[in-house]
Amino acid sequence: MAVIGYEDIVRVPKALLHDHLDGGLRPGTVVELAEAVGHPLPTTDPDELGRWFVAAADSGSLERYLETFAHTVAVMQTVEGLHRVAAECALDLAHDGVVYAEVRFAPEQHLERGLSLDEVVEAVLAGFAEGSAAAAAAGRPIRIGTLLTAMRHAARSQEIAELAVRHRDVGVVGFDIAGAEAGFPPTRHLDAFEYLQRENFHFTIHAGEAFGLPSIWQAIQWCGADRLGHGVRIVDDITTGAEPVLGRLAAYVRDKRIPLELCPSSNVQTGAAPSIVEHPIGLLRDLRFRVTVNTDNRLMSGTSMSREMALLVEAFGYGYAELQWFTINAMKSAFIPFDERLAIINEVIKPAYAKLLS
Ligand SMILES: O=c1[nH]cnc2c1ncn2[C@H]1C[C@H](O)[C@@H](CO)O1
Ligand SMILES: [Zn+2]
Repeated sequence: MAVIGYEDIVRVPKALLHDHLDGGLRPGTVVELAEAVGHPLPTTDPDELGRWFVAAADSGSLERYLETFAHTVAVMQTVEGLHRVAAECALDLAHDGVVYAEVRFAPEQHLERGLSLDEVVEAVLAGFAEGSAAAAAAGRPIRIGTLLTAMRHAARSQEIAELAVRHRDVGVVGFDIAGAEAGFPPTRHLDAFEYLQRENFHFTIHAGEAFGLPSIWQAIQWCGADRLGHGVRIVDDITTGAEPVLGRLAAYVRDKRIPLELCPSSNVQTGAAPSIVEHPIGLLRDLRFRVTVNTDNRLMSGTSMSREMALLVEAFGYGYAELQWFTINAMKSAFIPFDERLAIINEVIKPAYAKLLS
């Protein structure tokens, strides 16, 4: 079969579960919003700024990678800023051929200019609605679900979990914790996770990125996470040799079909993986874990959903069959209701791939 080109990948429907709103701004938007609110940037040239984000995030450490968010969060403190960033996010994903996306952000980081938590969420939801409507009008329909993130070093997770549940019928489909992982185990937020379980709500946890198996174990066995944000370090529980041997935790994750939200480029930048070619996604796919492909932070990685897939096509020789498998895995693992997931799989994803695979 002919090698799949970048434009071919843009055309196929894709599903994205792990994308940060404050990690996906257009560089030009950062420049304009920063000027409007008087926030100083390393440079005001959009192309240079785009390169600055990628270079600064290319640090080999999650903590240093996260420092770059100071500039995006600073320009997302007003209703106008939040609305614009969310609308552009929907448009950019749709034009990249993403048909379903879950986009997350941490409302508690957007209160510096006096907005309330509810006002922050409402501004973002309105932005997604506007961007999605514009994308549909341009012939690029996209469905966006919002995840609310609590910062793991802070102490507002219960409040954010309640905020998420309060907006469950108007677009918020899940909850997450993010931020520096080492020293901030998921069990710090056990109350919030137990509350969400009592509410029959969905959540994922950033775990197994900058810290290893104990973090993944806590996320699943103590906190009850539906999915793992990254989870890439599950490979620490797999002994490779002629026949790979799974430890108890890795076997549990695979047996229970717990989705892994893998983010290849982000992992290389933070040092969680040495390179794309050596990224554990190759092994995890071969072992049939429920692997999904994600962007994490498009601005900090200078990437897109199509680019992440193109990198995997190049590194591992994947074809349309593998791309469809990743996409259906993601759609099966989404936090929207089952019938809606099924409709996207059967009416959008499978017909598009059927044409290419026939
Ligand atoms: O990959 C990540 N790991 C941990 N935290 C992250 C990652 N990407 C973004 N974040 C943080 C920084 C953002 O400000 C926050 C909410 O989106 O989540
Ligand atoms: Zn993330």
